[in-house]
Amino acid sequence: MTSLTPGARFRKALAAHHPLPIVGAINAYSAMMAQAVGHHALYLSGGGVANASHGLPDLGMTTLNDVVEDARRITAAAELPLLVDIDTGWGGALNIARTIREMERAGVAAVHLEDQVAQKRCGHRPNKEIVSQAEMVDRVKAAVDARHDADFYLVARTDAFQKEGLAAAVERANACVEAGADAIFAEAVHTLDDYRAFCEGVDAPILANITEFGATPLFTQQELAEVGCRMVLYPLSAFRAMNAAALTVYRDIHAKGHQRDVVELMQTRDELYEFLDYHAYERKLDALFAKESDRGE
Ligand SMILES: C[C@](O)(C(=O)O)[C@H](CC(=O)O)C(=O)O
Ligand SMILES: [Mg+2]
Repeated sequence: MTSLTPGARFRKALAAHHPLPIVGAINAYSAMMAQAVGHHALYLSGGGVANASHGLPDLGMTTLNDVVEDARRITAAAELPLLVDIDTGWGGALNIARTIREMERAGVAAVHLEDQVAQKRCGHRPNKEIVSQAEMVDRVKAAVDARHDADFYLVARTDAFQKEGLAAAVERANACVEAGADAIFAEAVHTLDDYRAFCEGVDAPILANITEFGATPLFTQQELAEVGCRMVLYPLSAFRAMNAAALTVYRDIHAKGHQRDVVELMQTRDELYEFLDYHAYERKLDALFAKESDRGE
């Protein structure tokens, strides 16, 4: 246990790792597995909340409540600092302020707030629309002003690269930093040189989103560190792998009438119990019952 606030724990992890890998945890149990294998920071994907918890596409259809509920489940199950995708903040300045307060209350360490229009898209899809730089700066100011814990970490995401190019995106990133953002999420850039330009042109840590099947090649942490990136995000990697495994299992059972050929794909009961610390709970239960029966005799 630690007395540091979630935001302070995020900052500590960032200071200790160059770059800091941040892995997506689609639910509480995934967060526990990521923590158990030694990761230092977790992520809750907005696309993931939409897809996994609601069966919806990543098109701005989920709400603050949807995301904060999933965030709370993760912060209750894992100690690691959690970065949460708050999309566009779900409204104007007052809504953004409420979003930040709710995230802090949920034990979240960090959020990223983006400059797409409310009817947003996945950052790696074509035809994204962004708000003006002035409007994005107002969003950032509203978020900065709302935080209670000065260590709560605010990442401003810009989707400007696709439509306006590198120079405009870097300029926008700098405006966000001036408005108080702690770091910049440079979304859907294409090359290591693009990342280098962000890192050299912006006086704040840069986050690289290394999501699969998108516009950004799967650069390694070493490659990204060499050009100056400070955080590397894997938003949906484990989720995509779980989905592929689950689909294979559903198909096999449907086709064959048994699951014998896919048991190898599965995590065993022992492994599950290990991550959950199941036996400690059972021992506690046994001890409680023992005491009760002692009293009864
Ligand atoms: C990071 C992201 O915002 C997310 O919601 O996880 C997505 C990821 C993805 O769709 O692959 C994004 O990059 O827009
Ligand atoms: Mg998202």
